[in-house]
Amino acid sequence: FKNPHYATGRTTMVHLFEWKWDDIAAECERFLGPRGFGGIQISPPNENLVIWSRNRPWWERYQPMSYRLVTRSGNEQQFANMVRRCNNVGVRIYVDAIINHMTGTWNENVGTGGSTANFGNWHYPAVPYGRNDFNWPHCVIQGHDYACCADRVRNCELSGLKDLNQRSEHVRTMIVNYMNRLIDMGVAGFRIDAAKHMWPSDLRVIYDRLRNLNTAHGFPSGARPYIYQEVIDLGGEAISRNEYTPLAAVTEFRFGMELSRAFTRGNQLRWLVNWGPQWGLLGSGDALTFIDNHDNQRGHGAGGNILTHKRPKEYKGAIAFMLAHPYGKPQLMSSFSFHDTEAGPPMDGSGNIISPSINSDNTCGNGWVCEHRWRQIFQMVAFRNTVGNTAVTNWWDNGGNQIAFCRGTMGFVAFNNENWDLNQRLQTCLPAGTYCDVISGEKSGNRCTGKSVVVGNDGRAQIVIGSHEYDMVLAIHMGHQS
Ligand SMILES: O=C(NCCCOc1c(-c2ccc(O)c(O)c2)oc2cc(O)cc(O)c2c1=O)[C@@H]1CCCN1C(=O)/C=C/c1ccc(O)c(O)c1
Ligand SMILES: [Ca+2]
Repeated sequence: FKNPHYATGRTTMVHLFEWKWDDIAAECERFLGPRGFGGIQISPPNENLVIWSRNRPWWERYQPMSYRLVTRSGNEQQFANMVRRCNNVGVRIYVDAIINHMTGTWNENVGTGGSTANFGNWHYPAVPYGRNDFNWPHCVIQGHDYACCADRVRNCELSGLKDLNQRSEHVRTMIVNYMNRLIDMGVAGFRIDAAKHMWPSDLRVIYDRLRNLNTAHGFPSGARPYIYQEVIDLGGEAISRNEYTPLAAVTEFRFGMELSRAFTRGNQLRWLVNWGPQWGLLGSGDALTFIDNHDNQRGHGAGGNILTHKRPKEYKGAIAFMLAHPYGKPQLMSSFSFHDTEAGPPMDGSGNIISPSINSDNTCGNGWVCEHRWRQIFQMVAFRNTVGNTAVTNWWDNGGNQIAFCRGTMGFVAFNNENWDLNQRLQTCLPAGTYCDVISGEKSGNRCTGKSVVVGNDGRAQIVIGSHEYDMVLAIHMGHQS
């Protein structure tokens, strides 16, 4: 369950948060496929509560009404079309699976995708679930439970959401049927939302009942789904992510917290020389890594002040390091703009999601940030694809906030987060030749639109990153020789 089954030579997934299925299919064909992205995490495709009273908050999609594939992102036919079109261009689909709970209790202005429910009676006829399918006696997780009481964190309600009993055979059957239907439609795996709130022993039973990936969508026979479990564990809680790593991969929240700190002015990049498990991070093969995600980019999630698109230079620096360093399996966040941390995606007067527009410079409009379309980010996806599993060698630093390293003989990257210029002759480990810096530009024809770097026969080159430049990174690799 720890292998994403990316198409050959691909390494990185992007979370297209709140995108519609038709728009994702188009983005696979026009951008993500050609640019070598490995996969997409999509928003929960199952029917959710429609919370008009809170003006359609983003978290309404984390309140399931049923496992019917009907949401604002599209219907079952559009979902199947998206999976087929993305797989056809080598881009995998990973589903955000909400299997810990159903909705909260609402009496004010709420709606659904067509199904009914009686929250007070724990009755969800569209699944169907009844009172016996939920944990009892009824209890709600309190703040101190996270530190003291692992059983309450699993068996009580998270934020008042009806807590399913995954020990029940009926509940297991409903969940497994839902996930197997998606596997048959060609998805490559799942994010397990709120995994910390479910017993590892129950999750193991559910995972083992999942079918192999569908070979008709290009997966090898016997391929098991890629499963990454959302376990927010920054230490100090009764529950440890180590309870979940024997089962499948785990979201490594410390990764984004530590890199955000390292790339925020005033800290020292040189400490990253031993980045990885020596920093208390999970083993590389167990870790789904990211800088920010849909929850903590809004501030109230785990990890304190996480870098986001709102601090572009530092964010791109941290993202570039994530993609340049071999540790973990990285995921990029792709967001919509927001001021209100509760706000859902851009929508029209009747609540339909507005599609991202694509500008002439290939950026997005209509309120969509599309971080994945920023040149400094998608070019580093190509860097990661090119350098493969080569090792970090020839680490150099200035004893402070300037670092550089090679990836085998395939790539070289340098960072300058000092407030003075980097201007050094450094070992790039690359064969002699002239390379385009993929951060400040790209190769067009036989010239570089940004910096070009001349590597001598000794592998060394003059590396210059001014402290006032637009970006703090320089990267060259074998995929980009001019
Ligand atoms: O103040 C809120 N929630 C209480 C604090 C955050 O707690 C939640 C956590 C949570 C937070 C930190 C933890 O250490 C932890 O174990 C769990 O996970 C969720 C997962 C869901 O599928 C649906 C939810 O409503 C939540 C949730 O409320 C607002 C209003 C309701 C939704 N929500 C939210 O803030 C929604 C947050 C949310 C939603 C989806 C997610 O995947 C997620 O990670 C967080
Ligand atoms: Ca639970």
